[in-house]
Amino acid sequence: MFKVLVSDPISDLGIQQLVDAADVSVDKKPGLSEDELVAIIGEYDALLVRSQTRVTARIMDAGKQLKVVGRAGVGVDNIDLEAATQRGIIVINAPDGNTITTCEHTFAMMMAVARHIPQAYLKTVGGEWDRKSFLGVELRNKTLGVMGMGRIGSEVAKRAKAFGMNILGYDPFLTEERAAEMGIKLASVDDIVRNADFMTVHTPLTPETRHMISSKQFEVMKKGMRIVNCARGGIIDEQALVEAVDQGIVAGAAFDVFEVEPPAADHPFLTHPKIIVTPHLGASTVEAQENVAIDVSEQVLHILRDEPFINAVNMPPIPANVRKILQPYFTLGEKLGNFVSQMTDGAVKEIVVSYSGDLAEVDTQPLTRYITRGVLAHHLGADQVNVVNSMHLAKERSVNIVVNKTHVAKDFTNLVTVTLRSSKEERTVAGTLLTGYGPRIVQIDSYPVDVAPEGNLILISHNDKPGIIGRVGTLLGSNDVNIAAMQVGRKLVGGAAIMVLTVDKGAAKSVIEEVAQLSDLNSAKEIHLV
Ligand SMILES: NC(=O)C1=CN([C@@H]2O[C@H](COP(=O)(O)OP(=O)(O)OC[C@H]3O[C@@H](n4cnc5c(N)ncnc54)[C@H](O)[C@@H]3O)[C@@H](O)[C@H]2O)C=CC1
Ligand SMILES: O=C(O)CCC(=O)C(=O)O
Repeated sequence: MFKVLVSDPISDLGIQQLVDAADVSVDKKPGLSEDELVAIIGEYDALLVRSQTRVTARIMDAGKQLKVVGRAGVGVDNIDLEAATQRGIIVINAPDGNTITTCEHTFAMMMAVARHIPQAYLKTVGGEWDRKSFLGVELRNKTLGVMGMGRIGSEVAKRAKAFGMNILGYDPFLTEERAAEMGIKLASVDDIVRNADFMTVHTPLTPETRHMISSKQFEVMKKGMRIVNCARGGIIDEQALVEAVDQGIVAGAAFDVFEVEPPAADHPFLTHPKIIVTPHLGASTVEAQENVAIDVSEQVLHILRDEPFINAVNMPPIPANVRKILQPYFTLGEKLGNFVSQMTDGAVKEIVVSYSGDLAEVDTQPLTRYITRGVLAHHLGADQVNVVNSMHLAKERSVNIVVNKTHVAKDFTNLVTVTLRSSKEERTVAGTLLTGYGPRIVQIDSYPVDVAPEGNLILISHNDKPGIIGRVGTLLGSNDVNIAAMQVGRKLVGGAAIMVLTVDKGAAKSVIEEVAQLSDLNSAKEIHLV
């Protein structure tokens, strides 16, 4: 039974599929402190959060069973991604579910700041009928600058056109062509700052976007600009903004987000007559909360059940067409990595992976992650390495990963070859998927073989001499080790050869040592593949 902890208020309807799952039990405990979470997280396989819970390295350290942190929303700045990746914890988000809702909130804020709605409301309910103080401006024919033309920024631009606005868009990934298709103008930050009447930011908060609008930009800003931030506190320098409003550079600002949330009681935004605020409500609609909770619950279920998943933040996404080609090779790749790792003596220095055949056509990085996982799991423990942290752990240990590709796979449609270079030796294993047989190891070092990569195997290197197979069989039999299958590979009659035995149960270490002592045997190793 998988245990899921929901530590923020998340839509009940959205997490219903987790509650209904027979193999999952869900505990809802919103509002726990870091200490309280540390005390209980050890028993959970998954943690579901919105934006209140700060998922720290300390919490993840205590989460010995934690496989996944699901964020019901877009921004994952409340989760220590580096710590999650190091610990192999998958972090997923729900990037699409609240796009429209946040875009609509941006418009609510833009119109509220253009027409002084909150200020006028306060006076009216306070008994004052003030029709002179709140002269607003139209959106029509105004220039809107959109910083960050991703999901939300693009939707904002689309709707702004319906208001008759001219749109300047800036995004490192926005091309002239795409901008033209969207009916907007590609601009720089400087263009927007100098020319826009309204500006709205829709980027993540990164070292690059932190204070991307600060004193330097306010100095050259078009006078009378109105600014909206429904993305992340800190993209616009709060202190510099207050000064710009006071100097009359900025006519008004609408902020849904703060550098520190909740803001301190004496935060200047809270009392400024020209700055309106909401308490991070961008995603707070019934629809968005259901959408993000449904999306994230579905992915958490997939991860817990070891099924394919999407939206992992600390792992590059695999496009569906690539996944379709690669997925059948994931198990093979991991087993090849694990097999060669068990074969090889010495400290691993380099993993060389060669993809031949059709596999060479696609981005094979996800498969390389599985192979690396297989290699490292032998040394670091299967529970310590997964496809999220395998490359990271290899890098941390200065293990070089080299990938080669060739379209020719000789006798196979596809061939995956993994070579390990260690401080002592270089060993190779290659495998493929055989129709009707599944994953097969077809080469060990330079010997052709045909071995199913599963269970208990004994890998023997010997001289090709009569009687050797019998001697090995007799010795194993007398120690109650039953041979289920056997493969012999040699290049020259009477030359060096290898033998791969599949045995029903693992042999004692002493038995393997005895086998290795037989005459004409060079080495014997037990390999265990799960
Ligand atoms: N207020 C709220 O409740 C909500 C806030 N958000 C926040 O809104 C922001 C945008 O969300 P989405 O549109 O879904 O994300 P997205 O990932 O689709 O778009 C972000 C865009 O910002 C661009 N970008 C990155 N660095 C940039 C830079 N230096 N200059 C200009 N553009 C840059 C990226 O290329 C990307 O296109 C995020 O910070 C997210 O956390 C999202 C939902 C709700
Ligand atoms: O969960 C929330 O309400 C915050 C939404 C948000 O900021 C996001 O999805 O990035």
